Amino acid sequence: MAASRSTRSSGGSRPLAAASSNLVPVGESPPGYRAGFACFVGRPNAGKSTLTNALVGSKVAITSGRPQTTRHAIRGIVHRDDAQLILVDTPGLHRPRTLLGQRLNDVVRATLSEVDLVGFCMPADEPLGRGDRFIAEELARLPKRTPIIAILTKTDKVADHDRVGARLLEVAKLGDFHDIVPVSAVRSFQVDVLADVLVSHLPTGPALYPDGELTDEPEQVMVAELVREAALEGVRDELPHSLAVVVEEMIPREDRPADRPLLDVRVHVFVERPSQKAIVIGAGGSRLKDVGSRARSQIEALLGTPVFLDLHVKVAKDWQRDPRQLRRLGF
Ligand SMILES: Nc1nc2c(ncn2[C@@H]2O[C@H](COP(=O)(O)OP(=O)(O)OP(=O)(O)O)[C@@H](O)[C@H]2O)c(=O)[nH]1
Repeated sequence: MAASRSTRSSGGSRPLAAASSNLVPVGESPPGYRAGFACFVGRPNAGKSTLTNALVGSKVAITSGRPQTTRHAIRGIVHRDDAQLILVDTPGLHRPRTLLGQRLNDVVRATLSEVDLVGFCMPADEPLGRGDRFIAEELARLPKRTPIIAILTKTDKVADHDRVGARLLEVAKLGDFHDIVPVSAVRSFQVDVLADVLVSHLPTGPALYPDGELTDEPEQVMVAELVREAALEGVRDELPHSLAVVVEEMIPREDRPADRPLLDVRVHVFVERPSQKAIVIGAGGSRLKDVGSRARSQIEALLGTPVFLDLHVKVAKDWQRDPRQLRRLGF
């Protein structure tokens, strides 16, 4: 498993090179090598991002105690001697209530139709519900050749083994799964077993990414996600759905000595109502300052360069229901 992020230039507003330009020449991998794409689905908060991070061994997808925080298909790549497993993290698939909800579901369906296998995550500590059945119905419509692995997440939250067993039986009845694997990403319980199972369903073929590459997500998207994660910490329940973050530009500051570079990162945080703007900014700007400093240290860690983070909070009225605004915000 790769331990460190590959070195990247952080200059300019250019996103990372597209994955296809990094492809390893065909034929360099050992015989029997497997490589392919897997996608985790599951209702909000099922533990998909945490599991992605546990498998990849580095923080590539944001995680949050609040549902519906993963808006982009973030890839984490598991490098093994025998395989390369490329994980695509998606938003939660759920019954849509807004235009944004419909768009997010479309993103998930498009992803599902392209991957080599699907991992269906269900938390062990919560009963199966309508959300899970909705997803199971969606998965049943996939082409038959796409293997579906049921993953019972967060087993550490259930002390009683019999309850885990009962939940596994319930899961088995929910669909036609190739395997069912209980895991705890937090305790690293069975994460390797799950990796083996997922890899066993990948097609044989050469590596698709260079060794050490952990994600091909454009830097700007990851920066936006880090700001979003910081802005969501400790806020009221309705805010997560109303927050969108857009990185306007990332430009190296001119006239800096070579040994003291500074990257100017300009970010817009969009909310739906003036009252939400007040929440994000906080009394006298105190909250926004906190959000900025937390996000900045994460961004500096990600990019490996000092950053000046310029955060602006803007109201985009009812953006979740407005097709024009949705397009502008990248949905
Ligand atoms: N105890 C325990 N908590 C977990 C585990 N996996 C995830 N969690 C917690 O569950 C919450 C949700 O986890 P995420 O990984 O963000 O869930 P998600 O499915 O990606 O969520 P969305 O982005 O809303 O779709 C977070 O508070 C995690 O810390 C686990 O194995 N054990």
